[in-house]
Amino acid sequence: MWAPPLADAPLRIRGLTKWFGDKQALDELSLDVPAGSCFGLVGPNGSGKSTTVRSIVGLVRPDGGSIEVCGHDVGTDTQGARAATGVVLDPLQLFERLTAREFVRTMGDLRGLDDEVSSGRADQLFVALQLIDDADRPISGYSHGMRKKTALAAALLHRPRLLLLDEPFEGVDPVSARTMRSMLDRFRSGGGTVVLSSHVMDLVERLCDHIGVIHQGRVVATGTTEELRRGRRLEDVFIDVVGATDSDTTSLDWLG
Ligand SMILES: Nc1ncnc2c1ncn2[C@@H]1O[C@H](COP(=O)(O)OP(=O)(O)OP(=O)(O)O)[C@@H](O)[C@H]1O
Repeated sequence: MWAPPLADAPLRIRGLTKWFGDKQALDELSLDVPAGSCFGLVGPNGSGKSTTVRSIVGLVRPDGGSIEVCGHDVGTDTQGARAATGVVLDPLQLFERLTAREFVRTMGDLRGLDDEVSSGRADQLFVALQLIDDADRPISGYSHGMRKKTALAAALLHRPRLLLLDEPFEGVDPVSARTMRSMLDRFRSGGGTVVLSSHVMDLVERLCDHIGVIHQGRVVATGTTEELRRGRRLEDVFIDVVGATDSDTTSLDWLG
């Protein structure tokens, strides 16, 4: 689907194509994410969401197309694009033997942050995320939600302009989820943009002001949440857009 260029899009994707062997994961995918938005990326299993996110952060090398992050081409100005981006992947990629404090500071080092700035911000993030009491224990002993919070702290430390979150609230308790939402609001009020991929339609509907629906490696619908919903539930819009029908489960009568 052709997407008109936006004047100030912190994320601009054009004609992104990716094959894994004979499986096409992305099929000329184009997308513009408006500045300051919370953009929900939704789509059925295997539709290409993770491949898109991984292409944006340089973990997947696309076969064609282009990605610009805050004006930096991911293919030719990888460092510039990386500096502007923070990411929480699913599954998470953490160093299990490090403590959260060591991990987040290591990420700060890799981002070229001054030690003092890095440790001051890390402490503030740990306090806000209610992780401070466990920040000196190895990550290998953390619960899933604690790992998510550690990954979020590492993603925010260098104050990126674009934050990519794959299933950010999965496994996170309601109190921490509320804190995370208020952190995202604060991040956006400072000019940051969030792209959030999730299967939880109620959450996307509540948090995101813009949505892109990916199906079979293409963006099949995009717009503001209100434009797409037009008074309906996002879940119903999603099912319509991807043309899903309920699977026949009658052959599973042995389950009953
Ligand atoms: N490393 C890989 N090797 C082979 N095929 C892959 C690889 N990564 C993704 N794919 C395939 O590419 C397609 C898109 O996968 P992707 O993980 O991007 O989907 P997704 O929308 O994130 O799915 P989900 O919602 O289930 O996480 C799928 O058919 C998947 O099997």
